[in-house]
Amino acid sequence: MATSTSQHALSSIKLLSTGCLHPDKRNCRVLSVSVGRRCPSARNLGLLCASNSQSSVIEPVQLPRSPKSGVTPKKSGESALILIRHGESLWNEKNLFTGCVDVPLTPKGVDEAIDAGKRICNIPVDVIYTSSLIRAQMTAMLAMMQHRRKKVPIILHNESEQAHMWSQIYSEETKKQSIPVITAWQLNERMYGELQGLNKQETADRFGKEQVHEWRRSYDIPPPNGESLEMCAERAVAYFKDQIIPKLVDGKHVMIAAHGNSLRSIIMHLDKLTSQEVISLELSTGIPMLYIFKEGKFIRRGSPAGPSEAGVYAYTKNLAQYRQKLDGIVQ
Ligand SMILES: O=C(O)[C@H](O)COP(=O)(O)O
Repeated sequence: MATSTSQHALSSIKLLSTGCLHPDKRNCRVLSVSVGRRCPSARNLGLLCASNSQSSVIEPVQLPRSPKSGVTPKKSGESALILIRHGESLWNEKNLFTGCVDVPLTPKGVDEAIDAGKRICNIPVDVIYTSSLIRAQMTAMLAMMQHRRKKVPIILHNESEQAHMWSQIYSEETKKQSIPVITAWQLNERMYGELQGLNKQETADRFGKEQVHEWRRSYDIPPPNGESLEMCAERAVAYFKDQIIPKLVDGKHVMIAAHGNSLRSIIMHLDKLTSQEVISLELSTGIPMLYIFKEGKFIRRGSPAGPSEAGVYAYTKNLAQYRQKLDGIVQ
């Protein structure tokens, strides 16, 4: 029995709206698409100020060719890709450059991760990728605690043969109730070099606001002995293409819990942003973003508003049906 929300969702599928533009940001694409509803304030959801087309559908990605037959694998139906920047960390709170220093979340960051989980609790997740840093891993685990499917996220340990052997699960049924969590240093925050540990405001006072903004947001200018966004993209986007896209092609639904800049590099790739456009891309802590991967294309669907809203579920029949199934399973 379809619930009212998913009925709304299903009925709204035909009313697909394209990206709504925030009235006072004419040339900006909003990281959100509303379904015949008041467009959520763009300010809350992050903006891409881009002069190019407003379509939320981007060019198909190059599907990986299978090395053996050389044939491009069959395109799957449709997969969900959720990106979440970690919740506020202790050094975000202190306004310190963090980079690859491994600091935990603040209590507020824990709440943000839980809220993010509530916003994606009806969206399918088959596999989770996160970085090797605890703030991203905490965010992934806390978010999945809110998921209505109640599968158990389990970090896979492959750092050694023994770690792999000793963390085996010997029950197919238990495995079915688990979600693999893969940690990858390639998804770590950009390495901020000699800025790590420095206060951002004091650094701006010392080197000038423009210089610090250039280090923080430009594409190819690295901080002293650190990584530029371009260098971060070389590992993060390569990992996304090599390891994550094949999962999406196989129809797996993926969540990536990572960092401001490693995710900026991935979104730059997904949205084909120029090195100029990416300067204005800002990601808030703990705000989930949804893409739909379909027929080799990534379609940006913005930020799920929450379990009570049809929102993104209205954008694909599969998401609406998954939600109906959950409504049937979970009272
Ligand atoms: O590494 C850090 O300091 C933050 O996580 C991101 O910093 P930024 O917003 O200055 O890139």
